[in-house]
Amino acid sequence: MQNEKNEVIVADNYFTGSKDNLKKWIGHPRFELIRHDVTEPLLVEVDQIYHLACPASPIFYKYNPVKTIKTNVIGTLNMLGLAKRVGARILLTSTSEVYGDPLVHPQPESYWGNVNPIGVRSCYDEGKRVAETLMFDYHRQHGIEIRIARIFNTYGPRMNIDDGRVVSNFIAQALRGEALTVQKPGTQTRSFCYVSDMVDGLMRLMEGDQTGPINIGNPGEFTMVELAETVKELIKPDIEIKMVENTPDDPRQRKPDISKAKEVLGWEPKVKLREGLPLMEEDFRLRLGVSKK
Ligand SMILES: O=C(O)[C@H]1O[C@H](OP(=O)(O)OP(=O)(O)OC[C@H]2O[C@@H](n3ccc(=O)[nH]c3=O)[C@H](O)[C@@H]2O)[C@H](O)[C@@H](O)[C@@H]1O
Repeated sequence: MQNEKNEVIVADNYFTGSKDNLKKWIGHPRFELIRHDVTEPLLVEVDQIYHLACPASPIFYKYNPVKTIKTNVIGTLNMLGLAKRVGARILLTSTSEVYGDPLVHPQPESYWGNVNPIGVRSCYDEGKRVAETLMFDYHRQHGIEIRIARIFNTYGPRMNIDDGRVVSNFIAQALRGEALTVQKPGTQTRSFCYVSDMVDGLMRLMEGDQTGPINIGNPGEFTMVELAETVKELIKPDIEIKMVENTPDDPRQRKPDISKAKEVLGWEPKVKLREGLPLMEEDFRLRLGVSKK
């Protein structure tokens, strides 16, 4: 936005987002912020829609599953209706969760997944799956220009400190001097993508000519015990690591196959976990008021 002549309208219901993250832009002549819930129709004139709405932390979506599935179904229908009315291109941020507890590893886009349709995570994973279906139905039936990104676990500065996802939990716990809570068995894996890499991938997808779905994530794969050990070593070597109970349907492994993103978007992540964690630590220190000794 800084270098181009684009105007940006952000619509947020603040269910999980915060105005603080937009402070820098509020008052800018080409920026507009609207308090709006996408489960209601939105009447604006735009050329591109980044449909990012939905609680993404398991803690938040399990807290309000009905709101979550409404956002994925009604919210996506509303955004597609908007795209159809004004002829805009629309990008959906889908998720690695569409692969469920994957039986194929790493996961290519061609894998259809192993998902529980009636579990506690279903509002999110089945919700995003139906959102993908709606995107393709509008594309085939109405010729809407669609883009679908499947995002793999993303982290970075300005995340909600109490978001509940693993990277923010471990960093906040280390800074507060609390034990790092590794959910059992601790051998489950995730692949963590730094936020600036993610934004670069999403913008390339929007500007390119591929509908997707395309995996956008960092293939560097870690067990949760390895992640805890890394945070401990980088932030507080004397902190305790505590094993705690897990929640149902936690995927045992997850790693993106990013061959398609490399080939069609010319994209691959640049920031390694050990480089990204300190950048997030710095931001969390400021917000928690914990200085580095
Ligand atoms: O980004 C993704 O690909 C998707 O994954 C997330 O789900 P999940 O990977 O389970 O996110 P976390 O809550 O961060 O959990 C990751 C792993 O860390 C573990 N964990 C979590 C929190 C904690 O304090 N300790 C801990 O060991 C969990 O058991 C899980 O195995 C969310 O569903 C979505 O944000 C997202 O679409």
